[in-house]
Amino acid sequence: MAYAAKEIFYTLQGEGRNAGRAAVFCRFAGCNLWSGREADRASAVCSFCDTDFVGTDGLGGGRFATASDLAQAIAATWRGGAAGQRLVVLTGGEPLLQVDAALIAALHAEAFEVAVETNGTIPPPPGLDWICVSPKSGSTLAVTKGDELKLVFPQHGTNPARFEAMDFDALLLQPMDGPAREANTAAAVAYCLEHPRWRLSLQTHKLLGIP
Ligand SMILES: C[S@@+](CC[C@H](N)C(=O)[O-])C[C@H]1O[C@@H](n2cnc3c(N)ncnc32)[C@H](O)[C@@H]1O
Ligand SMILES: Nc1nc2[nH]cc(C(=O)O)c2c(=O)[nH]1
Ligand code: SF4
Ligand SMILES: [Mg+2]
Repeated sequence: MAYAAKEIFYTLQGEGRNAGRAAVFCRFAGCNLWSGREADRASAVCSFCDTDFVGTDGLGGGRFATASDLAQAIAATWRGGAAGQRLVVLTGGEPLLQVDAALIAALHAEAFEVAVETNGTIPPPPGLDWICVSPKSGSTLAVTKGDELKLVFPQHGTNPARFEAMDFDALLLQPMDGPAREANTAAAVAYCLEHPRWRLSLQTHKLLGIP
């Protein structure tokens, strides 16, 4: 199968339990919860997205005919040397519209640990090494287990408590970026203080000014 990537870049994972770790990010084009067009944002299921995932015109982006072609492009973007703990984060857009067993196998053959950032509406293929699910109000959650659940907070119509019985190793609140970022951060801090199963996830790459 062919793959469409908006961009492929090397940076530090900014969010979640792997924050601070060097990784190649592969941002797949397209999402099932928003078209990516500003004109559609207000009516989208997910309306707070901070990301441009339309097209294949970003740094390192393009169309890749085979899993091996994409894995090689990702490997060529890694700058941590041969001995490093290679990590790739598959994100988007919604990566699980495109990620399949062939791509995971090709990335493992290039010695990558394979992490995914998903909205949780599409069951993942087997073989992923790290699954981060970030549920969206108004969508149906299909993925109820994984390594971390990272809820953008607050979201109208979503009480974090509903995720506590699911099978995630870590529960994280990430303040919603946008015009109310400061108030959302204060609300997330207050929630974590009162509900210690939840930890704060800051978007540290934005604080640092790195991609
Ligand atoms: C752009 S999404 C791509 C992956 C996938 N579609 C998802 O939503 O999980 C990457 C991460 O950014 C988070 N995110 C998106 N917009 C955000 C915002 N305005 N503030 C905080 N986090 C945001 C998402 O919830 C997700 O955890
Ligand atoms: N540094 C950095 N860390 C990230 N973690 C998740 C991201 C995403 O957009 O999926 C992201 C991103 O865009 N940049
Ligand atoms: S599901 Fe993810 S990529 Fe899609 S619009 Fe929401 S935050 Fe953006
Ligand atoms: Mg991002």
